[in-house]
Amino acid sequence: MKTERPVWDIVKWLWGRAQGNRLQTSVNALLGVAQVAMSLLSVYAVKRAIDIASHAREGSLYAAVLLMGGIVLADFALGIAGTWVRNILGVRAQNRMQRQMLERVLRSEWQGKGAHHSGDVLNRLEGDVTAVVVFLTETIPGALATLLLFAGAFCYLFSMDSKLALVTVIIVPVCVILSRVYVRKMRRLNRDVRDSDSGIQSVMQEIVQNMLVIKTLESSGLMLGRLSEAHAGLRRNVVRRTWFSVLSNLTVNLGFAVSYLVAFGWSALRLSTGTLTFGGMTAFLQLVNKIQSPARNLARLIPQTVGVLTAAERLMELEAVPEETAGKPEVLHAPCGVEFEGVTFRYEPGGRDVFKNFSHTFRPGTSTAVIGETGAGKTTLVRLMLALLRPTEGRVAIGETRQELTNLHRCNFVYVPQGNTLMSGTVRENLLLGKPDATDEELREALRKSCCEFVFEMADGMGTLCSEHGGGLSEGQAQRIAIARALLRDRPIMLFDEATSALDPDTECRLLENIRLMSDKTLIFITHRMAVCDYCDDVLKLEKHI
Ligand SMILES: Nc1ncnc2c1ncn2[C@@H]1O[C@H](COP(=O)(O)OP(=O)(O)OP(=O)(O)O)[C@@H](O)[C@H]1O
Repeated sequence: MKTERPVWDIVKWLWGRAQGNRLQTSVNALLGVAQVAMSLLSVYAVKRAIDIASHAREGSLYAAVLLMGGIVLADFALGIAGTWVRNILGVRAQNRMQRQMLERVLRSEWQGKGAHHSGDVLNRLEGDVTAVVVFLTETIPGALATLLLFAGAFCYLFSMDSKLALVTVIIVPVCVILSRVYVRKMRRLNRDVRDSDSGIQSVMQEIVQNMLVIKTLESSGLMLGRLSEAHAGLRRNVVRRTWFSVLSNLTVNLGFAVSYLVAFGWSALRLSTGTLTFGGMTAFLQLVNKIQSPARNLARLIPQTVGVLTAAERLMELEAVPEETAGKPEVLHAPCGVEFEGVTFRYEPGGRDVFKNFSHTFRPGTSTAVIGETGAGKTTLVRLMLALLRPTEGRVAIGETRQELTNLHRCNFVYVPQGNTLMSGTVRENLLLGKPDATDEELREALRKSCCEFVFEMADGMGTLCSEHGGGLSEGQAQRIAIARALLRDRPIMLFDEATSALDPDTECRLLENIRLMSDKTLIFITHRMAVCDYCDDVLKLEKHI
């Protein structure tokens, strides 16, 4: 079971987030205060109009009615302004926070198998961000206005009958004491509901992303079964939370009913002893209502607040992943080598050593084929070079001065990973990811070097649209466009991880020849293909450590 963070830590975090949303929070608070003022003003305006009509005071009845009309219009205007603020400023605040959170996720250190599921991350970036933004920008300012109304009505009643006023709010301290127990239990129930919701999104995302595999394995039923299990989990958690919520609402409502009955009995007693008029009793009961309705609204805030504690806690967990070193990327000039000096690496403490006192120099301007049986550590080697992982012992150095390699040196690498890495959009848009200001001539040159002449034969050329993961292109075509994108990036060290695996031998040879012509680049090919080894200056064979 996850340990809960102290509420105070979460409140501090929320306070930090509130700073970025000050504009919307203040405008909402001002609108709320104006609405409270308008509602009190309307009471005054109605009383004044009745007094004038019944000749209890002097004045123009037309002017009094006009004032009432003005207040109604102002109330409408405030309502419309509130809707605008909620929608326009609200969407801005939400976009800003979502972007900040996503930026933070992108700055996080690579987590490997310990990472949150991508469906869970998306669920947090959508649901939890919305909950936090709505709470900070709408619920809190709304609560301030409610509190104001509550305080105003209480003071009014207190000035008329202090004992009755106190009896009316006797439920408040009881609520505060009970709320501690409530908050603890509700936080746990809320957490379960939100986590099962994330679980559902993770299963659905995996199904949608792997539709082809699921169809071919004929495992739709199995995957839908997993979804049903996740749904059943959510349903169970929602039922438990609803029971608890119904019971606690019942307790609070009972409390309010009892305190209303006490107020009624008290004023009836005073009426019978002649210390209160019939009109006075009516006024008392109206005021009690005026105190109780904002108090009820404030009580309703508690579950919302608990919900936001859960949402904030889940976002804090995303931020708890350590950040990569921030700073200016350290650009080095070609040719540039990489040196492994006595590197030992294991993924988990006490786990198997993937590398044990490993030393090797990838000399500047040379090409190396890295081979080795499956599981020997080829991809791990790439991750160490890209500073996604840090050696457990030893160091990886880069460049002439042999500086210790950090994520700030990542800008010196071009990495072509395994598999299809194209994004939805046109071929041109995909290529421009490698060099956003590339001219059409540069794009064509990169396509030629990576044997992508087929693009020029397509009806729309570089404007050809492909869907997610380069859908609409063959695997080999997508691989070559990914290489063209890497060539455009033009960095001193190029890492190709099985990047030519889907090419026929002729195309592979032509492409390797073209890449080899870039003489100042340090080329590293992770491969299982002997053809690639023949093109390289060095071959590094990795051995598996048992
Ligand atoms: N994120 C991870 N967490 C824990 N262990 C991992 C992780 N990634 C890989 N490993 C382990 O590290 C070892 C080396 O894996 P790696 O992916 O580097 O091998 P590889 O040589 O690239 O294999 P292949 O040729 O099959 O791609 C394997 O035993 C693997 O199980």
